[in-house]
Amino acid sequence: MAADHSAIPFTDLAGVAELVRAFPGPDEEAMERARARDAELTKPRGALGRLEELAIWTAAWQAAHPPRAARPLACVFAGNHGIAERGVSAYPASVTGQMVANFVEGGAAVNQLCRSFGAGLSVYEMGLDQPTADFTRGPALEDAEVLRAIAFGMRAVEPGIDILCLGEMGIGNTTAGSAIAAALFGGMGADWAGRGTGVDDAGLARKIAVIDEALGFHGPALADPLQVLRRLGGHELAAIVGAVIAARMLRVPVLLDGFTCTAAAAVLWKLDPTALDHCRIAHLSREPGHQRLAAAIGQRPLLDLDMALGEASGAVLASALVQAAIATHNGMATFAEAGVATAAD
Ligand SMILES: O=C(O)c1ccc[n+]([C@@H]2O[C@H](COP(=O)([O-])O)[C@@H](O)[C@H]2O)c1
Ligand SMILES: Cc1cc2nc[nH]c2cc1C
Repeated sequence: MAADHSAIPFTDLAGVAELVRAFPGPDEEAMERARARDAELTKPRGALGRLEELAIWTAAWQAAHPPRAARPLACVFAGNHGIAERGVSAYPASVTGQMVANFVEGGAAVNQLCRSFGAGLSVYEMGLDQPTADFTRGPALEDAEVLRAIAFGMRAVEPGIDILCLGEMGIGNTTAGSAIAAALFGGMGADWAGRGTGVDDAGLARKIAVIDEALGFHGPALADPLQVLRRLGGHELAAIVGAVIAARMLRVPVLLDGFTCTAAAAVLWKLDPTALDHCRIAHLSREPGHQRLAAAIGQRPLLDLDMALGEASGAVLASALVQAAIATHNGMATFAEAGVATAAD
């Protein structure tokens, strides 16, 4: 586990909201220097497409030029969900702990991707024997639990890393993610639920019913985004929120993994629509609600590979794109250096 390097600057959920509203913006000077260099590099204007934007974005949120990508870190938070008992997943809740063991042994997809792209991997098991409460009958988490999980996620962000890749593991958490998305952006279970780990039609119908039940039960309390996180979320989803917060404060750009991870982070967007400007959605999940969720927070995912795995796999893949963006930005010759003629205009 990462050292406790920082005091946690809140004591209640109102304090979390205050922290988010006081987030630092992008570093204008680093962003300008990156834009200026990008315009000088030996390529037709804009020819590196979204890689150019990624390099400029990285500089802006690292508050540094040249931007760096040598030290990506993936953090995977794992938690269990009471609603898993309602038949909303294709797998039993015991798989959460079994997959954590697989991450630790190095046998999961994310381990191979981290090895391929030189990313570190930290896996955090968040009280797997204490699942959240069934959110159709009460809040998933108590106040103290959600605060503890947010603080836990904040501490996971090691200062000095260049890119943070966030992911989760938690059987049942696409139902939680769909419920969060519906509470934040409107609609019902049928608008947001997908097959997750592969439920059949009956399982999908159960997911939709569970989400609709929860929306009815919690009602107007869901007007507060942090109550959405507490009432419908989970330990690992609150930790993701904490990690996004700490990354902003430590000036570390973030790659959000798929649907569930984006749903957790969207809580912050709902508090302040600039709160996720230091984050990019790494890939468009096969989960059908992800497209709608990405559009709701004004983002276009970097990759679209029909993946639906979670565990930060898409985020680590996208970290390779950031590395490519920064290698070209930092390493290419300018027109002047290479003696290449510039455009005629
Ligand atoms: O985030 C996604 O896009 C995503 C889509 C489908 C499945 N998952 C992963 O599968 C688990 C949740 O699926 P489920 O069916 O149990 O709700 C959890 O461990 C997630 O990491 C994740
Ligand atoms: C096997 C398995 C691996 C996962 N990795 C992330 N979520 C997962 C869910 C399942 C079921």
